[in-house]
Amino acid sequence: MTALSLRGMSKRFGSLAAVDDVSIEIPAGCFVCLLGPSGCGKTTLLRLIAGLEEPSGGSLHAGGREITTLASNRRDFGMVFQSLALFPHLDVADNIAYPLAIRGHGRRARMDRVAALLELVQLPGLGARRIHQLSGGQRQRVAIARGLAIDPKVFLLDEPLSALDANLREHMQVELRQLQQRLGVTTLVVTHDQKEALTMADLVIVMNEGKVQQAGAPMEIYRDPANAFVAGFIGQSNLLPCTLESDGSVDLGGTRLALDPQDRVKTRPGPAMLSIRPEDLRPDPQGPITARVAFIRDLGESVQIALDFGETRLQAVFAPRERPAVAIGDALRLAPAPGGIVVLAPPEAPAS
Ligand SMILES: Nc1ncnc2c1ncn2[C@@H]1O[C@H](COP(=O)(O)OP(=O)(O)OP(=O)(O)O)[C@@H](O)[C@H]1O
Repeated sequence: MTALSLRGMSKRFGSLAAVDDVSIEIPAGCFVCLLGPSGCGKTTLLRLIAGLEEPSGGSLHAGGREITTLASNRRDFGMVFQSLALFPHLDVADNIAYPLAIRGHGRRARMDRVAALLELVQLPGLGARRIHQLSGGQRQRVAIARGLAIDPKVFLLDEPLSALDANLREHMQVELRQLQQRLGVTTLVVTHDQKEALTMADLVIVMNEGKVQQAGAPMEIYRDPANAFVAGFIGQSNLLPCTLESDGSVDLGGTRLALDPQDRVKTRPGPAMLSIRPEDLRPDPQGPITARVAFIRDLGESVQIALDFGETRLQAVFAPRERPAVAIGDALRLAPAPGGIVVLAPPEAPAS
């Protein structure tokens, strides 16, 4: 079942298309991450869904009903803002109960719901605290509880974890994901952190310059990027200009690579971009790629080796067991793992 359906949605600010003709279907119960660099239109898209921005074009449907012009407070969507927007003059319980109070729920019903929500976000007994008496992670939980207070059909969160330090952030990613799975609520989270998106989401929507570049399951996006932007933005990737020959091989500035049947070719013969992940470069004495070791980073659980290959810097990563016996300045021969190569159309030249 589709929870949300966006059809050709756009939002212009003057001459800027912040969201440009976005069409997506979001299945019910799905955890979606809107991912992209700063300014790509993630927040604007979330605000369009929330009804906090008026679209310049397109339509929005929820549960089969058109809601393009429905007022924000009548959409039954929960929202957590980047700033959290908690009220310092109210205690935790009244913060969480606020959406219920403005909808006219009685005090008894509000307090019962608050007690259940405090249990849900693992803050039992903290209802009487003021916001300034809470840690960063606890504030985050209060904001999440408030967003869930009305039992929303759709839960929208804008960079909810961005203010937290790395450890707490990872902990809260897992907690938020588990909470969402338990409730089964359709959830959209804006993030610019690709690791966060890959960890939490069922569906990742990668945006750039107001447009959806690719929408898919995290591993599909990682393994099978639709274009050079997605390959470069998601995870680490070696992106090398190349020529796709009509016989199906690839010329890398004089180095010829035969492709494996599992490799993916997404463009026509001619100038192209080859993408290969660092973990898909294997040491191989017969390998077609010869590169010079420029830097070695021993991280314990893995070894990262940067190599100079013509004008390009390649990144390779090996398990300690597979570490090639090389030192800086040595030549190392490498072969791509079967299925590790994606040949993509070259990035478009920027419009002048
Ligand atoms: N109210 C507004 N008036 C004019 N321009 C705006 C407005 N809101 C957003 N923009 C512009 O629209 C573009 C998209 O902004 P948006 O906040 O959606 O990006 P974002 O991907 O969420 O970025 P970030 O990760 O930095 O929050 C940006 O160029 C921004 O400057």
